[in-house]
Amino acid sequence: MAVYTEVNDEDLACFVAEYDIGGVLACKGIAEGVENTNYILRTEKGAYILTLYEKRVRRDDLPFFMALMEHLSASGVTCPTPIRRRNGKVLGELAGRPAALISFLEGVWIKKPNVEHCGAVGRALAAMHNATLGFPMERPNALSLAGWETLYSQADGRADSVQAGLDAAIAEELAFHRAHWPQGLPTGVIHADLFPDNVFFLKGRLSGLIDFYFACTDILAYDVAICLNAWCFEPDHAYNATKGRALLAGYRAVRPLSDAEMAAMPVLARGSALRFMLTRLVDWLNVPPGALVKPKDPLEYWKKLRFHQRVAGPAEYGFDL
Ligand SMILES: Nc1ncnc2c1ncn2[C@@H]1O[C@H](COP(=O)(O)OP(=O)(O)OP(=O)(O)O)[C@@H](O)[C@H]1O
Ligand SMILES: N[C@@H](CCO)C(=O)O
Repeated sequence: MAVYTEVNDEDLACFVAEYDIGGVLACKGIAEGVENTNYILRTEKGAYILTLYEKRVRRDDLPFFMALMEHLSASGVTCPTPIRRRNGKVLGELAGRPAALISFLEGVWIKKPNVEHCGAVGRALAAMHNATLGFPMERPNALSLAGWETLYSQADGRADSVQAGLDAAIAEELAFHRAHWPQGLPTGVIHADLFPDNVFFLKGRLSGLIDFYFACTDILAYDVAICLNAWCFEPDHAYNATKGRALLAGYRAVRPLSDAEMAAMPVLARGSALRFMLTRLVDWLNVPPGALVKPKDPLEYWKKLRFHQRVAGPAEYGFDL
């Protein structure tokens, strides 16, 4: 459970008084997520998500995330939108952390996505990319190539304690990406973490996207590769080509992918697998004492990476070329 920071009743009441949302009825920690502290807050006027931003979110980046959610909501993408305080601002401070209230989105995330879910997420991702074209702000991706090197150094030579030989294998993989990371592909604002737990469905239909706290400016097709990894592998780590085809077809029905973007998919998928393997590895090696959080398995992403290493071209993903 991701509750890194506890909030006492008095501080909460003061925080909520800054908004025009009535008094607090209930506030409960949310047993999901690994990045930030989240509570579901019920007040006399409705339900909200109260988020306290933890270590990996830089304070300077928060205005970007808030403005992005507002822009997407206004452009017809169903996603949470920040609630404004009486002073017109969206960010405050609670228990020593930057904190915000965002609107509550109905729906549940799907633990075992099927082919239809993959198609729906492809369409929603492309719609999000199209909607961000007019968004004026930029945020470089702190978790691209240079960021992977930093993460690797944070693992501090301890990757071998997770799997023998992993340290050297990661170093080789980083060298591969330094030499082969694609240049010149279309860029824009990407979600960068559109995993099943960040996509809600209601009555069988996709009802919204959440968790924009990794959103950044990067290669649009990289976001597709992130989804390919997150949605199209089975629990036994086998790639499911039918799901991959559905995800790609859904995406391309809304935003076409060029030949260059398609050709880059294996290296983008490989890079995406490395990125999530590394953040998981660092978390795995550094669980904060007393935190109610279950770290995610870095080796799941290492296995996906190994799959992409063997892929010669996009046809091997089962895509319709
Ligand atoms: N706007 C929202 N409406 C409804 N529920 C939400 C909303 N935002 C977050 N949640 C709930 O809180 C959980 C955690 O939120 P979120 O994914 O943003 O946290 P996180 O710590 O950033 O997680 P992650 O590990 O995915 O980065 C979600 O799975 C969902 O149950
Ligand atoms: N979606 C990420 C966690 C949040 O960054 C993962 O599964 O590793």
